[in-house]
Amino acid sequence: MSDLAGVALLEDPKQNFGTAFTQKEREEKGLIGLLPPTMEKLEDQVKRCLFQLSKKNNDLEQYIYLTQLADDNRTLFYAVIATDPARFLKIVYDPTVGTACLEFGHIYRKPNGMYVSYDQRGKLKEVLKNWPVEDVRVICVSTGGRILGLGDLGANGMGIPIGKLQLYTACAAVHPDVLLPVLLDCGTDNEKLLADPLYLGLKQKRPTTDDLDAFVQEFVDAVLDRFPKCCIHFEDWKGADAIRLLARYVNQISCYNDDIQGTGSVTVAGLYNAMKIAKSNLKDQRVLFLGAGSAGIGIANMIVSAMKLEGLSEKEAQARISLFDLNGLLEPSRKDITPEQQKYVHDGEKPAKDLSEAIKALKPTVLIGVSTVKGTFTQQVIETMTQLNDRPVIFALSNPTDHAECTAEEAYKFSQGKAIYAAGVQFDPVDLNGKTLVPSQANNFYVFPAVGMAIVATEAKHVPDEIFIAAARAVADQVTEEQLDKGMLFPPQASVQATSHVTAVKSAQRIFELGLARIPKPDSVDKHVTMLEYKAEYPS
Ligand SMILES: NC(=O)C1=CN([C@@H]2O[C@H](COP(=O)(O)OP(=O)(O)OC[C@H]3O[C@@H](n4cnc5c(N)ncnc54)[C@H](O)[C@@H]3O)[C@@H](O)[C@H]2O)C=CC1
Ligand SMILES: CC(=O)C(=O)O
Ligand SMILES: [Mg+2]
Repeated sequence: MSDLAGVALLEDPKQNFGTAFTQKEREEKGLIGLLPPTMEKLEDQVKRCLFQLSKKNNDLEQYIYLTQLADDNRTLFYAVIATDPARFLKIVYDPTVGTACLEFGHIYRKPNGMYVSYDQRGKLKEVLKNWPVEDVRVICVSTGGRILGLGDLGANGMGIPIGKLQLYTACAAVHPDVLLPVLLDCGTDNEKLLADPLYLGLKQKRPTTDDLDAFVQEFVDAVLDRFPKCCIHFEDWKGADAIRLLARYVNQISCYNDDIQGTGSVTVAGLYNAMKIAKSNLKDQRVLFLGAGSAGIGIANMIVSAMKLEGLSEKEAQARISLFDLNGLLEPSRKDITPEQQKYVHDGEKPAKDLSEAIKALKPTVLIGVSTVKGTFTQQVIETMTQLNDRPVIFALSNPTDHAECTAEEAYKFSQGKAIYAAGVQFDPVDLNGKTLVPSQANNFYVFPAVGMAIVATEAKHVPDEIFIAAARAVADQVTEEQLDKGMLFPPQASVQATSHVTAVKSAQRIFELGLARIPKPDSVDKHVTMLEYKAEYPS
């Protein structure tokens, strides 16, 4: 039982049970008179929270309420989310977390993690000592450099590490004590935020790439010093920083980048099932991306890995993928191609500035939007894909909702219901010609919480793409024939906890197979993961 007593106990979100403290606990812990006399169960408290949530006028208000609840009583917070994951994922996470990040300095209540800022460089080991937990196993860290499709939000980006790690627990039951959200505050180039008197981050422009990299190196060293078993999960960095730093660290330390590897994994999972619906094979697809940043490159690389498993050589797989960005098709005459993009630039390709023209020339079967820009999959783009394919695969993955390249309604309407469609957010079903079409949500939340659990359960020393391929397969294989018949590419969100458990076990098994675990393999990986799972319950 807790060492805390009285008001201090009620103010500790990990140990506060509020009205659920028993008479005995109230007497022993000096709580008599500090609580109303009625003693409740967790279920009663959940009912009250759901009632209070029903009175909130909009999703941001619900987000603020739930944030406050997590600060008051952590068990109750996770118990409320567990009542209806499909309803609450979109509140604590994408898309509402996007609105929360835009408003972060205005709605801020408590830090809920660490703010490691550029002006503390040279002292980061000291700074990390201030975190009260000794054995942190995953840090989710962002610079706020590219928050969803909202651009540079600086320290306002802290909503993302907080929300991502809440999903580790809500989806994959990773114990919240071992998770630490970090905002690596290197300033911001967002003038609106710099001028906002309520902005909470460093009020300065971002450093040069070399200075950023030196700061990141100091951060990595400090993390390893303070938390030797910790995995660093990079999230929502500026695309070029994300790609460069993952390449530097992926084989060096325990780390992964969710926008690159997690997004690659969930997209491959969606494609595996799209192939079942289209009655085709991944290795036979031609894939065109709109957007060639961290998500585009991450997905392209993961598709190459998946195509290789179906028998193609690396070169053959790369030849099936093309990228189109702000400056048009990535082709040989372009002078701004980065090394990571180069393998998707093919001899003989001609410049193209118009996406529909590029589609006519390249004849893709799969079109993936990771451009951050709403409306870029125009009627003409969707119609061209539909003229070329019986079942065009169209994934509009940019977040939040009003950044999706096209809505579900547009995809179905302009393809006469033929598109196999997924978006980064959950769009509502669409009625078309007497049929109800159910769009899928291709969002990395199907993968990163489960991989996070696998990392914690195995103490993985590295987190290479092979683990994310195993996770993709695990997610895809959990969609039943019946669900595929309805057009569902992913398992239902209502059962995200069960899905994440299976995905975590398969990912952990792969970590053991690859020899990347820092613990001996248990007799049953499933039981080992189950034993680690956090339960949103009060101790009996
Ligand atoms: N559904 C999911 O699970 C995920 C979705 N995403 C989304 O993907 C988007 C991109 O993320 P990153 O690749 O990390 O960003 P990034 O900034 O690294 O890349 C953006 C790319 O889009 C291109 N672009 C920008 N405007 C364009 C336009 N008008 N037309 C064509 N291309 C354009 C840029 O040239 C760049 O290549 C974001 O909106 C993010 O929310 C990212 C990760 C996961
Ligand atoms: C979902 C996600 O990670 C993103 O949009 O950046
Ligand atoms: Mg992200």
